[in-house]
Amino acid sequence: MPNRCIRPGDNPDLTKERETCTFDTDELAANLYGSRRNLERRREISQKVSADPDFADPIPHEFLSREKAVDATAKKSKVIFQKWKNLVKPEEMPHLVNEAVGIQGFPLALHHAMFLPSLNSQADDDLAAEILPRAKAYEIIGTYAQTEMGHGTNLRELETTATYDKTTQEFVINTPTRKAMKWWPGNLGKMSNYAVVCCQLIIDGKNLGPHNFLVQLRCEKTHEPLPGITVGDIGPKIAYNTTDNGFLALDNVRIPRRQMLMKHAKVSPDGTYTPPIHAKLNYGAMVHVRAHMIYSHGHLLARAAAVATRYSAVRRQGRIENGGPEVQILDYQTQQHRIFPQIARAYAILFAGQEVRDQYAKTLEGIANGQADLLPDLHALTSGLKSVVTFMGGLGIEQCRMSCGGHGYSDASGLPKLYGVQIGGCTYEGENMVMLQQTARYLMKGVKWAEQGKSLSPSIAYLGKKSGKSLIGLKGGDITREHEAILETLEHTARRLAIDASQLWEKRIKGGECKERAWNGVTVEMNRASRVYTRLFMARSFHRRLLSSPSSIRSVLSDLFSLYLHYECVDMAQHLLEDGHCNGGQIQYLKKRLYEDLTTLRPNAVSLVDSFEISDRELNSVLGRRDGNVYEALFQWAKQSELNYTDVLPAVKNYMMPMMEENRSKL
Ligand SMILES: CCCCCCCC/C=C\CCCCCCCCCCCCCCCC(=O)SCCNC(=O)CCNC(=O)[C@H](O)C(C)(C)COP(=O)(O)OP(=O)(O)OC[C@H]1O[C@@H](n2cnc3c(N)ncnc32)[C@H](O)[C@@H]1OP(=O)(O)O
Ligand SMILES: Cc1cc2nc3c(=O)[nH]c(=O)nc-3n(C[C@H](O)[C@H](O)[C@H](O)COP(=O)(O)OP(=O)(O)OC[C@H]3O[C@@H](n4cnc5c(N)ncnc54)[C@H](O)[C@@H]3O)c2cc1C
Repeated sequence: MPNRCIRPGDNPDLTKERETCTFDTDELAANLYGSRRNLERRREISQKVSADPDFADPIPHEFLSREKAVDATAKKSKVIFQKWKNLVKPEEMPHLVNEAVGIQGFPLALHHAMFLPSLNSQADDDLAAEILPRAKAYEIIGTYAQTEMGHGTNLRELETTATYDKTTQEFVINTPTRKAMKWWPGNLGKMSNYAVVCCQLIIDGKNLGPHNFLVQLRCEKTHEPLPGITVGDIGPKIAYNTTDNGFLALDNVRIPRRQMLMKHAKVSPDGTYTPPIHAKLNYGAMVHVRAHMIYSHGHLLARAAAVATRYSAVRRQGRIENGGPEVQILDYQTQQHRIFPQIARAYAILFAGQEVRDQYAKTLEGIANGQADLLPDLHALTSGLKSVVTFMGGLGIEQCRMSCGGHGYSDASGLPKLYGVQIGGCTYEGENMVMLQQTARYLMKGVKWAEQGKSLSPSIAYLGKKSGKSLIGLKGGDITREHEAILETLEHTARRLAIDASQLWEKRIKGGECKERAWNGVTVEMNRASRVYTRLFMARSFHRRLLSSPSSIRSVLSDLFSLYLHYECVDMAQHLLEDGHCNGGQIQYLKKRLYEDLTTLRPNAVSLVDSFEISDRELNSVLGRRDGNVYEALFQWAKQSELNYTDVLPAVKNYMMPMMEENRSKL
């Protein structure tokens, strides 16, 4: 079957891998990206970016100081948002950005990810008409400033205030304490001249909770901070170092009333407050990012899996049989067990990410028509997915990194940077432990609705079903029936964990604790239930994709799905066994099937990651390059280290040489 990646001059081990492919890699890639046309556009953009001298990197970013890297990123961003702006559709923009500037952020990241979405969904018509065209034309750059030094999770306790002054019809925005400074917002430090700032709304001394306000931070001509505004960069981080995450203090800064984002909640000139149709519509920008980050985090894991798989196919180390040749490290079962589940999980996350983006679009449509009834389901799902996917992705990337041995520790592999970017997602958009509890709240309601026989939305419909006996291992050789048996077992487990958590909670309440304290006593179990609910959704979403896939890729997707299910079940064996739904023999059966899956997938491993269709430039990894010629490339990469600009470093000349000389003269 065709693997379209084969080219003359490639590493022969990689070519051999590609020759054993049993499916058409382009078919799978087209399915992943939605259509042949989308795949072609993806390639076109990659090629054009590579050919554009404005995007050329004289030195890899890894060797640049932070300031120089920020400079290079800003320069490229200007090219994207001026020269390229009309050459790509909005949905192609993330790919263009990833190709051209990479994954560590750029000056307009928050402008796109949060500033525009908050204005779009929360500004009233007047404000939107005034500001949106300017923001969309990049006449101004904005960000989303919510988190403070002292509070990120608990939004109700944010300290920044917006106090309404009826006499002037203005809000007075103020940072009352040091820890009330906004701290962390991306692109706040140096790039943005506007921000949507989240403040406690105060009218006539009454606190009406967090609301969003448009605030100008810097002069549009000089870019100097405006009077009353203290703003800057918070310093280097694990990753995202081309992003200027910032701090901001506002000293009684006055803004006109109409700069409150008033599509949903409103304040009239006389100070009358009208609440929104759903209390949390002000949190919409967060839901937007959570709904989109699932897919982008799936892509990060896909990259790591591509690097580890390709490198493991070209790296030879050790022998499996005495006297045999040195083997490709991909032939070790432990290596396969480390890497192949990451390939399967990356596909699973990408599929789930696409489904949740569609669900988000439907929910937005409803809200635009005055209906917020889809929001609770979306909020529960995005909170769960955000948490599970970022954690799973972080672990997966780290497995991929370690599977590359010493070279995985080098920035040349691209893996440390991927890990740093991915792991940030566990914290931003709501710390994972906290967001899982949001999902659990919804599950607890679902358990009650199911008891009362009420109708349940699709993502929690399983709560209303009855469990039978687990049929894992009892369905003969029919793979379709085996998939169904496993999905039913996962449904049972998700249901059982939610009901158990609900009962534990009730028991503590009956024992005399208030609801909230009782909740804190069962949150580990609550979060467990949320994770399994989410993992069930991911498995179902993968299954839906398998069932709707064309016959040309059905077989390889089915193999991948089998591995996915077997791996997830073995990973969650404790939950399957705990109530006796499965027995030890069934877990042994799942493990046996998993080891068989590793062997089945082995010939297609390289081709499966080729179908992620990530260009060399985007992958930015010496180890993961498509042609597999890693050793020469490693040397060429290392030669660019600034420590190699001279043979004798000043540090050696000034300190080490005199020290050695002094020590020698003492003898
Ligand atoms: C860099 C690449 C991008 C490329 C872009 C290129 C061009 C772009 C083109 C398109 C762009 C598409 C976007 C791409 C994005 C992907 C990549 C992202 C890049 C990185 C960006 C990084 C951004 C990071 C930003 C931030 O971190 S912003 C700050 C986030 N902060 C938080 O998340 C705080 C978490 N805390 C909370 O949310 C709340 O405090 C809480 C925990 C929910 C509790 O709130 P509260 O106390 O008020 O409520 P509760 O009492 O707990 O609940 C009451 C009921 O309300 C329900 N609820 C709560 N929240 C919501 C909600 N959001 N929606 C709906 N309902 C909600 C809750 O369930 C309760 O319901 P009940 O029925 O049980 O009562
Ligand atoms: C890379 C990055 C980019 C960011 N970008 C932005 C941005 O653009 N705009 C913005 O406004 N913010 C941004 N943030 C801030 C981010 O949203 C917050 O850091 C995040 O919401 C967590 O809040 P916190 O830092 O206050 O953590 P804390 O809430 O202090 O969490 C610390 C610990 O306490 C635990 N904890 C807290 N509350 C509970 C609870 N109720 N139950 C159980 N455990 C709890 C947490 O789980 C965690 O382990 C960014 C952060 C990062 C790392």
